[in-house]
Amino acid sequence: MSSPYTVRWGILATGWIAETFTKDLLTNPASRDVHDVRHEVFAVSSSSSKDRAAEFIKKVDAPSSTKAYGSYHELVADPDIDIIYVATPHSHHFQNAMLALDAGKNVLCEKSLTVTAAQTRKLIETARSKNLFFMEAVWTRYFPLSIKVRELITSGAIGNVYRTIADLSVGRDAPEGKIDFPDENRMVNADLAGGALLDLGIYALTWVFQSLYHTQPEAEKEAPNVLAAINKYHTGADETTSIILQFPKHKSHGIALTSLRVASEPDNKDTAGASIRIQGGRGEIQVIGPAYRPHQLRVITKESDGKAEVIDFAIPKDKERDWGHGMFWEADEAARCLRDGQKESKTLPWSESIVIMEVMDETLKQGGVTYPELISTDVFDPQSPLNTGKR
Ligand SMILES: NC(=O)C1=CN([C@@H]2O[C@H](COP(=O)(O)OP(=O)(O)OC[C@H]3O[C@@H](n4cnc5c(N)ncnc54)[C@H](OP(=O)(O)O)[C@@H]3O)[C@@H](O)[C@H]2O)C=CC1
Ligand SMILES: O=C1OC[C@@H](O)[C@H](O)[C@H]1O
Repeated sequence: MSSPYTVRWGILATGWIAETFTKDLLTNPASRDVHDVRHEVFAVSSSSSKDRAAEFIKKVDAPSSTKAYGSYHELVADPDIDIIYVATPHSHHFQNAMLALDAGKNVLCEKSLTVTAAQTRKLIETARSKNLFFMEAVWTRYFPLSIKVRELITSGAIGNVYRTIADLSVGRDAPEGKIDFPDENRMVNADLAGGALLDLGIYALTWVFQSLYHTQPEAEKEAPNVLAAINKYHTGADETTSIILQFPKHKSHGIALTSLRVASEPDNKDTAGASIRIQGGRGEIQVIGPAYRPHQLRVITKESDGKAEVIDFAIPKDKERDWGHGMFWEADEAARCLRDGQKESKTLPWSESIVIMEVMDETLKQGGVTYPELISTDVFDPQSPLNTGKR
């Protein structure tokens, strides 16, 4: 057997998801039965300080040879890095991803990809013109569970799919009209592109798009009509957002729901039932667990006499590290694309990221949510405070 293709990662930012993703990179691929690619955490950068990057390297138990940088500029200039993982708040994604692409680096960028569709289009134009790989890090798409759902749909297991209802809501209602996040927190802070839609609604939309758009033959893919309702929080960010997406040619509807007030899973014990229901003419697929990290499918068809076929999908753990979150599958996808010279992932092509961002743009427009110019401009500025870390 040939040796696995190795990818050297540069981690841009040192927050919560950077830590989770990097720990996944450090797991042994064999623990998820992957043998063709492997990952090296080559360098980590923090806009706060070099010490913070060094602490991060220790915390995730990366090799002591991992480089620590005290700025994003230094990271993207490192000639030995194959790909940059952008793990800053959404407000920063456009400038940070542009910084990396401009330096000639491939990029995996956290969700939501950008604040506006124009920013997404600019990033994709840049990646295309520089012949670089670029991918939105919606990790759920790469789960074996998601692959199975797409197979079930395309094989006709539930007939023609006419409707998908998808909810990701986290239930952080607090007394006196408050939401249980400090106003400065990225979840509700408009300066950091906070709000339910960009942070959580992207997953509800992911399920609508996986089931009603992605599974269509290329020539038949259509951008949906959008009807949205938004309740705004006092910070200006959206706290509850509901979207109806109509795909007219296919006579299908997607209902994407998200809220910081109510919870899709009030007790995290699956008692609320499916947070995603994909409904076809001959049956439905129910997806159990949070929309970003589901763990079970229930397939109910007209022929099954009301009995669900239950399929469980455990997230494999590396026993030596006692870790496995599920983000490694998207990293494996990025690695295979780099190995094969593909500039975009077939599982989440650039065109689809653009249509999804356009739906989010339209939703925010209908709800009257706007974000500051600094974070919504599509003009790249290497010296933007979003790139230099000046806060
Ligand atoms: N895929 C998934 O499951 C998840 C994805 N996410 C996405 O990841 C991104 C980051 O989220 P998360 O890790 O929770 O956020 P954190 O606040 O925990 O971390 C963000 C990091 O970005 C850097 N940063 C740079 N400028 C700022 C600023 N002005 N304010 C705050 N941080 C700044 C900091 O790193 P430094 O100081 O080192 O530069 C900070 O640690 C978001 O886009 C979010 O949507 C989040 C959670 C789960
Ligand atoms: O991407 C995410 O998934 C998990 C959520 O808890 C988090 O807020 C969000 O950013």
